[in-house]
This record gives sequence, structure tokens and C-alpha cells, in this order.
Amino acid sequence: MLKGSLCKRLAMDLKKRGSFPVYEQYINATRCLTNRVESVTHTHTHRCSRTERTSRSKIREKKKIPGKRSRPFLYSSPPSSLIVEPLIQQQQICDNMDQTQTINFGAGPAKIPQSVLLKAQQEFLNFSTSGISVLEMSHRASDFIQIINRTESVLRELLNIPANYKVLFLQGGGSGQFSAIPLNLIGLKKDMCADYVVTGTWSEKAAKEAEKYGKINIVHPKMDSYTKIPDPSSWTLNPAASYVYYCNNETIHGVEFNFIPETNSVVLVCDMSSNFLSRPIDVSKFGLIYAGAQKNVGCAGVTVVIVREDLLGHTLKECPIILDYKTQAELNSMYNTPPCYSIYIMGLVLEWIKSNGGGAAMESLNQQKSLLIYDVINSSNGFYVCPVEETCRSRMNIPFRIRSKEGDATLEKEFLEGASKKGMISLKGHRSVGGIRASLYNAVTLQDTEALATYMKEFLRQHQ
Ligand SMILES: N[C@H](C(=O)O)[C@H](O)COP(=O)(O)O
Ligand SMILES: O=C(O)CCC(=O)C(=O)O
Repeated sequence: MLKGSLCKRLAMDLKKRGSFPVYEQYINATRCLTNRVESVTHTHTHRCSRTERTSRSKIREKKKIPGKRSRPFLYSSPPSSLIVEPLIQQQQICDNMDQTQTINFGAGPAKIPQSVLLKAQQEFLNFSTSGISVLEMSHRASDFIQIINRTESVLRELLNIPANYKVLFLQGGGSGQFSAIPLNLIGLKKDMCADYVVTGTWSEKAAKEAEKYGKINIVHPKMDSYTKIPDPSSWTLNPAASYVYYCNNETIHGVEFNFIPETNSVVLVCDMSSNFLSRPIDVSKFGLIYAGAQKNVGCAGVTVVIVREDLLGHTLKECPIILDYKTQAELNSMYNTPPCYSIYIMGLVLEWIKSNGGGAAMESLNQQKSLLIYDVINSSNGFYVCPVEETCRSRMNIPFRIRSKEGDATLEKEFLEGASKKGMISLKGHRSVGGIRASLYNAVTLQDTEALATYMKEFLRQHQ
């Protein structure tokens, strides 16, 4: 079943390792990874629903597809190039896939470009000429140092990061940064206070965590619902604040800033977890930007922090050393073992973004994709309801309900089940708010989005 140069290379790798039984195991593992319907490693949310799993196994039964591990390769001859394919070739790959291709609209962990997964698969057993997997590699080995340095340099190039900013690759996710930010920055000024703009669950959690370390001021009156960004003219900013914090895109509520807040020289800190590199940004306007990789730039496990050098060294003494930016910056994110494989995957995704035109190209694509879905919502005569004000609707996460703001539970269930039968998964709204949510991160293609828009129109016709 496996033929051609890839097969030969694998056989040679494995022969070198003296293990042909392992080769069989590799083939099974490889099939599993190549098959997007079954692949779990990078493409499913950590809270993937039981209904979706069941429904996908029903598709297998119906199509008489044998059990999980015995599906054949989707490609008769897998690409031998190690280059991360640009979008156009990705599309050709998708066109070759069967009708049960799964489209992942998950909010994170989320879809990763097919060509990145293939490249990781090709290099899985033997990275470069090392003879070992990146998974097995010392973080002090020269191959890994090259991986981390290359990842940083592509990121610097893509975002045009000024030289006076450090790039850190840390663990602990966005939630780790909710603590790290006050621990590192609230001591910048003697009043030990910070301003927070709270526009959804994630900025609310960040503000709550920061209260442990200083005085936190929410700059606007509390909102009844997270459906808008309060007008900046109504914010009360404190000039004595050590920093102003906001979340650029609220993943759960689908509220996204389309402007950079003016802070009158107070350090600006931004959570870009769910719209990082989905559009260009001017890094020089920020004191600190952070983002978990598992939405737009890779898989879970690594959080990138971009921080201006002059903000380092004001850390509270109780800050755990692994969260201390200065220590991590001095040691190139290697105070301890970094999340090596996640950094490697991030590097591949960044190369993919670069070869597809960078932030500007991502922005144009994301604009088109989100418009497709918002157009269906806006022209549905109130059948689909997006609660978010038009000016701050997210291009990344589109939450919507059916028939009313509260949603019709029966219809929403039917919508999700119907989508799942068509291979469109992870469309369920976050468990804290319910409803439906389509996440359209960089790796989600225009064709994926068109498939969803078509299904939404069909569903509307059937139930209007
Ligand atoms: N999922 C969150 C978001 O959408 O912003 C955030 O990344 C959560 O943080 P963790 O990485 O700790 O899960
Ligand atoms: O679905 C999302 O918005 C991210 C989910 C998440 O990280 C969580 O629920 O902990």
C-alpha cells in the first residue's frame, strides 16, 4: 500500500534502527495521522463532544469504511517534498479527499494546515539527518536550537518585531499568562495597580487572577452581556496604572477589537490568543503581546510572549521562576525544558503563513471567510442571530443562535447533528454560553467556509 520514495525512506530509517516490527506500528500510526477523519492529535478540541465522535463512527459504518486503524492512505503517492505547501496546493490535496473529509471549526485546539501535518509526519521518525524524532531530541541539541531560533526568526519577520522586543516560548497557556502578567508587570509603578478592559470570559478571568497581586481597575461600567466593546470615550484610565490590559479577540463571545486602544503612554498588554497572526499588527504599540499557539499558529503546549526589553526586571519576588520573563529572556526560553514539539509545529505553521503571503494575506482571507458566514446570518431574516454588535464582530469566532437570542434548543441540536453528518465538527458554542460557534482560524480554508455557508442556507430553507 505504501509505495515510492517515502516508503523507501521510512524503511531505511527503520532499518537503521534495526526494527521492522516497529515499521508495522509506524504504518498504522501513519495511517491514523494521515486520515483527517480520525486524526486526533492536532485537530480536535480538548473538549470534543461525544455526539460528534459517535456521529463520525456512524459515517464510517454507513460508508462501510473499516475500523479506525485500517483505513487506507488518502493519497496513492504521498508528496515527497519537505516544503510546507502553499494554500493552492493544499486545496488540490483537499480536492483529492473523499466526501467524508472532516472540516474542523473548533475554537482551539483547532485545524492545522494539512501540509504542515504532512511535513511533521514525514519528519516524525527522523528529523533532518539527526536519526531521531524531535520528540526524542535534547532541547540543548544543535538541531533543536536551530528549530527554536528559526521559529523565532520567522515570527520576527512576519510581525516585523522591533529589535528591542524579546520573544519567549513558554508553557502554562493563556491562563499561565493571566498570572505572569501581573507578577512581572504590576511592579512597574509604585501604586501597584493596573487597568483592565473586560469584554468577555477571558479578560474577565485575567482581571480576577490579577487581583491577587495588586489593585485592579475595570475601566468601564460592568456589562450585562459580552456583546460589544464599550466606547473608549467612556473608559476611565488611571495614569498611575502599571499597564492597561485587554483581550483582542474573545474566543467564547466572538467580540474582536478593530482598533488599538489609546493609553496615553501607559504600557499596553494584549491577549492575542485567538487572533494572533490572523492580520498584521504594529508590535511597537504594545508593551507585551501573548498568544497560545493552539488556534492560529500551531498546537497546544506553547504560548508565545513578545515583550519590550525595558519592562523586564520588575518582577514580584513571589513570581515562580518559570514565569519570570527576565530569566526566560536571558536563557532563550530555556530556564527549563521548553515545549519542544509544540515549538517545532509552531515553526512549521509560521513557515506556512509566510509562504502564503504573511499576515496581510491571512487578513484578506479571514475577511472573506467571516463575511461569507455573517452574510448568511444577516440575510436570514432573524433565523440566525448573532448577538454581537456589528462593529466588533470577530473574524475568528462567530457565535450564533437559531430563531432568537436565547436560541431554539431543538433546532440548534438538529443543526449540529446535521453538520456533523456532513463532516463539519466542533461547531457547538462554548459550554458556558451554548448555541453554535464557527471558528475560522487561518488554517480553515475558503472552501471549508463555503461548505458551512451552504449548509446554513440549506438548513434555513428547510426550517424557515
Ligand atoms: N482558550 C482561551 C482563549 O480562547 O483565549 C485561552 O487560550 C485559554 O487559555 P489556556 O491556553 O490556558 O487554555
Ligand atoms: O472553546 C474555547 O473558547 C476554548 C476552550 C477552552 O480553552 C476551555 O474551555 O478551557
